[in-house]
Amino acid sequence: MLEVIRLNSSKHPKPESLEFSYGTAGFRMLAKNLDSVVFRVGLLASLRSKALNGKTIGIMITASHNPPEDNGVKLVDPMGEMLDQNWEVHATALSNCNNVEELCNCLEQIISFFKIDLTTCSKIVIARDSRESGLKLLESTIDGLKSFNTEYQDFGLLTTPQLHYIVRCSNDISFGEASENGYYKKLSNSFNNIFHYENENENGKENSTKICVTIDAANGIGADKIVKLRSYLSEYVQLELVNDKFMEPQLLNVACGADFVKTNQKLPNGINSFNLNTLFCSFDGDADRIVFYYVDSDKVFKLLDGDKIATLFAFFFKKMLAFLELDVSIGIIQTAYANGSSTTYIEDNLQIPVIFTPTGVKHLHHKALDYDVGIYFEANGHGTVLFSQNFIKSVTNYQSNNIEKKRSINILKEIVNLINQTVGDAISDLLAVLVILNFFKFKPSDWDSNYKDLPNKLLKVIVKDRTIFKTTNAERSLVEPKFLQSKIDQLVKSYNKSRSFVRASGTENAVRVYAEAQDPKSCDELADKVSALVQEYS
Ligand SMILES: CC(=O)N[C@H]1[C@@H](OP(=O)(O)O)O[C@H](CO)[C@@H](O)[C@@H]1O
Ligand SMILES: [Mg+2]
Repeated sequence: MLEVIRLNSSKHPKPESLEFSYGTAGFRMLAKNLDSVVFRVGLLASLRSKALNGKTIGIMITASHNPPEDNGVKLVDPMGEMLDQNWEVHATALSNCNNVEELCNCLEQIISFFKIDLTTCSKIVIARDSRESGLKLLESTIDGLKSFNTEYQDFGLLTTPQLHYIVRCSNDISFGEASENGYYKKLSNSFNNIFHYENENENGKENSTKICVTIDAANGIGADKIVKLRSYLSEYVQLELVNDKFMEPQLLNVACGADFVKTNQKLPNGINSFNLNTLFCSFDGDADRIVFYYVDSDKVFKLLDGDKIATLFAFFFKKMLAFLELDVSIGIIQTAYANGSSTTYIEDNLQIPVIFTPTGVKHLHHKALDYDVGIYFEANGHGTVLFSQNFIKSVTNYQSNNIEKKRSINILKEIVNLINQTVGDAISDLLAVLVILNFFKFKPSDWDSNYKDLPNKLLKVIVKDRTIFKTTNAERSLVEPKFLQSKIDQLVKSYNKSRSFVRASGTENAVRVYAEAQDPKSCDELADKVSALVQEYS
C-alpha cells in the first residue's frame, strides 16, 4: 500500500516554502497552493474512516466567504460534526511533510498511534462549493482516497451543511435519506407541516398569509439549492433570489453575501433600498451562514445578525417551554464577537444563561451539547440549535387535551427536524426563522425591537507574525504580547459601555480588532486606538 502512496504522492509535491495548518475551519488559502494538502487530506480521511471501523467520513472542498481565488478543505466526522480536535494535529503534521519519506513515516506513526487496521474498509462522501478550482482539487483528493482503496461517493456541488447532513445519514439512517433530495424532503416536510399548524384556525381552515423573503446567495452554490428546494415548499412562502450566478465563480462573495453585509453593515449589490420593511437575507459562499436585514421606515439599514437570530430562537423556545411547562434546560452560547446588548438582553430579559467560547463553531457546538435546548450562534450568522434526547423524550411523551398546547407540541416536534443539528445551515436557519416570524406574526421591525445593538467595529491589522498574539478567557484577553492587554484596558476605561479585544484570525493572515461602545464616535475612536497599538507589531 505504501508503494501506491509513494507513487501517487510524487504527483502532488508540497510547495517548499509553505507551512500549512488545520485552522478554525480546516485548511484554507490560495487554491493554487492546496494540491498537496487535499491529496493528504484524502489519505487522512481514509485513515479516520478505518480508525472508526469503516464509518463514513465527509470531505468538503470550500473556502466559504473567502475570495474566489481561495479554496479550502475540511473533514466531517460520522455524526455530521467537525473533525475530532485530536486529529487536527495529525492533519497539520501530514500536510507539512516535505517529501515522500517524511509522509510515509508520518502515516505510519498515525497508523500505529491509533492502532489502525489497514484491512478495514474506508468510506468517504465528498462535495465541493462552486469555485473554479474545486474540480481539480477534487481529483487530487480522490488520488489520496484511491491510495488506501477507499470507497467514495462524489456528490458534486453541495452546500457545506448538505454534506454534513449526508455524512450523518450515511451513518445513522434514522436521520434521513443520504441524498440531496433527502435533505429537501426532510426540511420541506417539517416546514410545510409547521406552517399548516400555525395557520390553521379553530375551524380547521387555513388563513393564507404568505411570507416573502429575498435571498442574496453571494453568487454561490446556495442559489442552486434554493431553486431546488422551492419546488418542495408549499405556497406559504415566496423565496426570491438575487446574486444567484453560481455558474460564474469569479463573482463569488464579490460585494455580496453574509460576510460582506455583516462587515460593511450595508446592503449588498443587487438589493435596493426602496423596499421598506421587507425582509432580506444573505448567505455566505457555502451557505452555512446567514444574516437578515431590512430598511426601516426612515430608510435606515438594519442588520439582524447571528445574535439577533439566536435571541429570536431563544425568545421562541423560552415562550414555548413556559407555555407547555416543560422542565428542560436552555442555554445560549456566544463568542466575544457577540454584541454586548444581545448578552444583556438574554441574561436580563430572557433570563437564560450565556456561555462564551473561543471563535469557531466547533467550540460553540461542543458547549451547546450541555443543554436540552442549546442555541449557539456566532455574530456573523453561523449557528444552530441542538436538542438533547431528554428534550425529544419530553416532547414525544407530552399529553394534553388543550388545542393550543397540542399545536405547540406539534410545532416543537417538527422544529427538531427542521433545524439542521449537525452544523449551522443557512437554508435550515432561514426556514426556522420564517416559521418563528409567522408564529408570532412578527414583521422585521418587531423582531428587531428586542434590543438595540451597541455600535461596533471589526478591523483587521496585518502584522509580521500573528502567532505571537496569545489569548485567554474565551479569547477576550491577551496574555501575549506582554503589557498589550493592560494598554487596551486603559483605553476601554475611557469610553462608556465599551469593550474591545484583539485576537489572531484562524482563517486569514491578520489580527482582528473588535470594539464596541455606547455611541458610534466612541466606538470608532476606540477601534482606531486599539488598532494603532496592534500596528506596532507590523
Ligand atoms: C470574527 C469572525 O467572523 N471570525 C470567523 C472566521 O474566523 P477567524 O478565526 O476569526 O478568522 O472564520 C471562521 C470560519 O468560517 C468563523 O467561524 C469565525 O466566526
Ligand atoms: Mg461558510
